[in-house]
Formats: sequence, C-alpha cells, structure tokens
Amino acid sequence: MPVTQFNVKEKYKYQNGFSSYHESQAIEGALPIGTNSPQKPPFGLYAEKLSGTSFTAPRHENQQTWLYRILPASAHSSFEPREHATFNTNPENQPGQKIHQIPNQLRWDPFDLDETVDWIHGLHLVAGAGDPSMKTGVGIYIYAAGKNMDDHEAFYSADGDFLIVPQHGSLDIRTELGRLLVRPNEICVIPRGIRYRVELPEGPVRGYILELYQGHFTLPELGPIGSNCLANARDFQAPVADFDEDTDSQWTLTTKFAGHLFAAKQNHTPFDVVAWHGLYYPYKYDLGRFSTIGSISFDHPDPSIFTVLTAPSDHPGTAAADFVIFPPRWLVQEDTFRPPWYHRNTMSEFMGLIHGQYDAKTGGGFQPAGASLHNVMAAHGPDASTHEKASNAELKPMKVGEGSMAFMFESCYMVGVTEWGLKKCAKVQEDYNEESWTPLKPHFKRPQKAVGEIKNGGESGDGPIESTKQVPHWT
Ligand SMILES: O=C(O)Cc1cc(O)ccc1O
Ligand SMILES: [Fe+2]
Repeated sequence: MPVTQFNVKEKYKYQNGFSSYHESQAIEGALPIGTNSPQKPPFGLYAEKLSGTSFTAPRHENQQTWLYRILPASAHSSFEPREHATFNTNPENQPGQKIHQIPNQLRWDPFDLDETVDWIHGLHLVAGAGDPSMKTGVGIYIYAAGKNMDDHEAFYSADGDFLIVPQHGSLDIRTELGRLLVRPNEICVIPRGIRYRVELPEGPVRGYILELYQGHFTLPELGPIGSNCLANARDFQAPVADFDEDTDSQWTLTTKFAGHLFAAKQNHTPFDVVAWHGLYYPYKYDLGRFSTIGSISFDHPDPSIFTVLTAPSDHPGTAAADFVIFPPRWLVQEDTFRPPWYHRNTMSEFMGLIHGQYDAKTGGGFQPAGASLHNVMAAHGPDASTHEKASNAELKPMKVGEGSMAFMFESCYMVGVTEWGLKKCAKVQEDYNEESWTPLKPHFKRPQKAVGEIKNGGESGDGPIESTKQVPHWT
C-alpha cells in the first residue's frame, strides 16, 4: 500500500531523544515496575535482555534494553548456512579474491535499481575495511530492492550497526521494538542484533548503508559551538512497542553473521515484544532538521562541522566512521575560495548524493545515486569547472545546495573496494581524474620585482608588521 494510502501518524509512533533512556508498552501494565526480571513478568510475558555493549562497559557507553515478549528470541531451530557461495559481506574475506586497495580517486555512475530482489538480496558491499569477526572496521553498501521481504521472514545483522541512508523510495521497517518509516532525506540506525523486516510501500528502493563493526554511533562533541546546533538530540526518533500475537505460523529468521547468511525456522512471530525499556534501540533522523554551522568571516572550515553522527575509534578525535552531510546553507565568506580546498586526507572519504548537486563538483559526473571514494591520501578537491567559477565569482551571500543533500562516510581506515564495487556493478567512471583535475591550468605568475620573496626560509622578523589582511596580494 503506498504511504499516502495509510495514516502515517497512526502507523508509526515515535518517542524523541538521542541516547535517551526510553520505555514503551503497547499494553498498559506490561512493563514491570521497579524490577527488570520479576519471577512472573506481567501478563505471562518472558523477560529478555539485549546487550549492545559488554555488561561492564562504562556507564556513559553502556547500551542495553529489556524486552517483555510472548516468546524469547532463542525459540528457533538451528541456523543453517544459506547462499554461502554467493553472499559474503566480510571485507576481509571476499570470495576468490582479496579486496582491492586502490590509491586512485574513484567515482561511480548512479547505481541501478533492481526490482527483482528483497532487502537482504539487495545488499551489495561496495567497499570496506576490517573484519566483523574482530569487531573492527566498516562495510559500505549500496542497496537496491524492489520486493518486500517475505511476509514471514525477519533479518538481523550480527556483524554491526546499520546506518541506512535512503536515496530513492521509502522503507517500512518493522523492528522488534516497533515500526519506522524512513524516506529519502531521512536516515535510520538499526543496531546489531535487532530483528526486523523491510517492506517497500512505494515501490523500488535504493540507497547507501554504512555498517559499523565496532562500537556505536554517537553525537559529535560540540566544543565551542556550545550546547545546541548540528543534529539536536531531541530530533532523533525511536519507535514505540508494537506487537503481534502469532504463535502459530512458520517464520524464517535470517542472520548475517561474519558476512554470511544463515537461516533458522521458528513457529511464532519475532515481532511479539509487548513492552521494552533501555538505551539500545533503532532510531531515525530527518536530515532537514540539521542546524548547520559555517564561517561568517573567511576561509572554508573543516567538514567536521557537518557531522551528524560519529563512531569513535580507540583514539579520541579519530572516528572509525563519521556520517557527514552537506545540506543547503548560506555561504558568506569574504576573500575566500568558498568550495572545499584541494586536499589529501589521512582519513578515507566515501561520498554519496541523495538529491540535487554537490557544490564541490559541478562538472556533472557526481550524480544522485552515484558515489565517490577518495581513499587515504588520494588527492582531490573541486573539479576544474568549479574552480573556475569559484575563483572568479562575485562573493555575495549565496545559498548553496538548495534542493540538494550530499553526504560522506569518513573513516580512519583505508577502505578496500570489492569485486562488485570495482567491476561487477559496471559503474566505475574510467575518466574521473582526467575529467575533474587534468583540465586545471597553472595560473602562477612570478612577480617582475620579487617584493616579498623570502630567501632561505626567512626569519620570524621578516613577516609584515600590519595585520595580514592589510597586505596587498602578490600578483
Ligand atoms: O572532498 C569533499 O568534497 C568533502 C569535503 C568537503 C569539505 O567542505 C571539506 C573537505 C572535504 O573533504
Ligand atoms: Fe575531501
């Protein structure tokens, strides 16, 4: 049924807050009061604990949820391997070959829709780093599906948290903890282990996923920005408890475990959680609510000011993965080359485009549903046409990115590209570098009389006495 044919507000109910201790009960009285695991939980429910961090994780990191359900999650048959030869999303262990580590800048044409498959079979690992079995690294997926998951099938990834970025079509995600409707320009996070099924109420879907094998996403520190802006905690939405009473039908439970699929059977619905409370739950966020910060004087700031969510590595300030967006915003800087600077980064940068045009690439090659990867130290920056425009533009206040939303998965890891990402998808642009940066012309003009040229590196006393802003330009 198209989204427009049911009442969205009726079907999907949310509670607001990031990292908030939530509780929800579909039936009044289903949540035990003052105890997590009473001898007999209310209404004959089973109490079950879902741990998203180790029991002993420090309080500020600890994430767990108590579920009160009709039957425990363990009531299923043994898992059997499924599609072992064809399905593998472990970056370290790709079938028949190692992952390709490529120093080149890479760009992909828009990925195809595929109406023949469901959510599980629409997942394509395009790039990644690390190994889910060691709980290190990330997987970057393109998804494209056109079929609902089977009516009686549920899925979970044991490998990591899914950060889902829809580019086309809506996802109706029924999770154990409740329902989420996630549309383009919104994102959601489904933490490791949470069972869900995906329906496509508006037809085919396509988008991007970052699977985080280590830790969980959190909001970035705001530092001198203060206590508000960027993604505000109250704009994150978690579902409310929503259950079925079905102990009499055959279900398939499929898991992705170390990159491989396994399936088990059970004769009751996995969506039988009547009440829950805790800190470990799926959530969604509308990117339109991001309160963007930027320079109001000069120079182009680091894109970290656009971080929606970050997943820290063990080293403070260095993310295993950042999710960064480039929303519509005003640029007002004076005497500044306003697009991103030319740069090389020790972090890898995978970018996608949900809609519109990204302001750093106006040459036409970076399109919605496409992607780019500027791996560790791969030199990149505005393409020649963007450079030409930006270095000659009259610097009035200007709105950029209107109707547009680009994003970046930035990671401290070198990300390898899979066989699918490099060849099978057949979307890699052969001439990305040649088109973007080879046309750049040198503009350097050595001054006739080298007024300020400093020999042998100069001394600290050689610098101008006045503010640098008053020194005339060289050329
Ligand atoms: O490469 C890119 O387009 C992403 C990016 C944007 C920006 O504003 C600054 C740095 C950066 O890597
Ligand atoms: Fe970059």
